[in-house]
Amino acid sequence: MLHLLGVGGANVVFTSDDSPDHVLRFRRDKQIPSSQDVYAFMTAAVYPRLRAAGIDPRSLVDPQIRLISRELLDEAQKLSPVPLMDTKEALLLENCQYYGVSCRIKTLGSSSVGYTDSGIVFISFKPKWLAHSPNAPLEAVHCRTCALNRMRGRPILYCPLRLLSHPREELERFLAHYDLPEKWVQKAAQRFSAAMQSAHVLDALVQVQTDCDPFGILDQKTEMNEKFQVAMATRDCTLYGLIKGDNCVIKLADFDPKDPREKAKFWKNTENNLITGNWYS
Ligand SMILES: O=P(O)(O)O[C@@H]1[C@@H](OP(=O)(O)O)[C@H](OP(=O)(O)O)[C@H](O)[C@H](OP(=O)(O)O)[C@H]1OP(=O)(O)O
Ligand SMILES: Nc1ncnc2c1ncn2[C@@H]1O[C@H](COP(=O)(O)OP(=O)(O)OP(=O)(O)O)[C@@H](O)[C@H]1O
Repeated sequence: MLHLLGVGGANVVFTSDDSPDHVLRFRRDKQIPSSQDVYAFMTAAVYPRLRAAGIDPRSLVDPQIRLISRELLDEAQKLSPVPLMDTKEALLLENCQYYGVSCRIKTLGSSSVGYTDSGIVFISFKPKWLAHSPNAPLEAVHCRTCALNRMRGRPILYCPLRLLSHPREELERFLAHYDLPEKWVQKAAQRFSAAMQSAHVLDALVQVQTDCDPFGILDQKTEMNEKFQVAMATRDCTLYGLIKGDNCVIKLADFDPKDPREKAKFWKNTENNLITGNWYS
């Protein structure tokens, strides 16, 4: 039996009684690329670059293509609030979330933090742009993510650049926005930052982001090729952490390719608006 876990802009995600350690991720209707394309992009374009940049491969969520029957698709469709792609394939991923019976979860924007009475802490957030935008003014004070949040009038829960330079302090600042008991904030920030650092998660992400997009969306030299798609995917992936006692398991997930033909105009407009509106200053 399936249970609805989450609905995103491009995917609908379920857990199944048969395999609680995994999630099944279906594409929403009218989504191109397919699950098979997403799988190929993750495993052939993104993962090799992150591994070459030194990431611990155990921190990358393990994807598999799962053939699905018409009955399973119908079951998923009945539970889904939005239409699903008519397909014979879905992505099977490790389940990175913890939903214990007494788990309290608070979501702010695209970040969530949960905890149980026994002190298990679950964190999910997007590391976003870990280096300055190559098109930002030289004297930029704010990073791309903070500048965008300022422009949109959204709260700044964490700064990706500070996450890279001062991970424990920035995670403490981030966790303070949630209803986590005070005594667990420091412990969770310490465990999570240690796990991120020992697996070289942020170092590898920032290296791939800068190697794959050295000039920025506004530069004539920038080509809308696979490398650029990898840069944009690694700027929008999700980092999950599950802290139990001294142990912290971290997983990076959600490396969907974005279609530059569809998104280039939006990315260019965003960058121009950030610059002309002085949001970097
Ligand atoms: O533009 P950004 O940086 O806000 O990122 C978008 C995300 O917003 P957020 O992480 O909440 O700030 C946005 O996330 P939400 O839908 O807001 O959860 C999407 O991930 C979007 O990608 P796509 O259009 O679905 O391929 C993301 O668009 P891309 O810019 O990564 O293409
Ligand atoms: N591997 C996973 N383990 C646990 N939960 C997951 C996993 N993948 C996705 N989810 C849950 O499902 C939700 C939607 O999935 P996902 O982020 O993959 O969709 P999306 O369409 O890529 O979203 P976005 O709008 O950010 O692009 C997530 O917010 C998360 O709650």
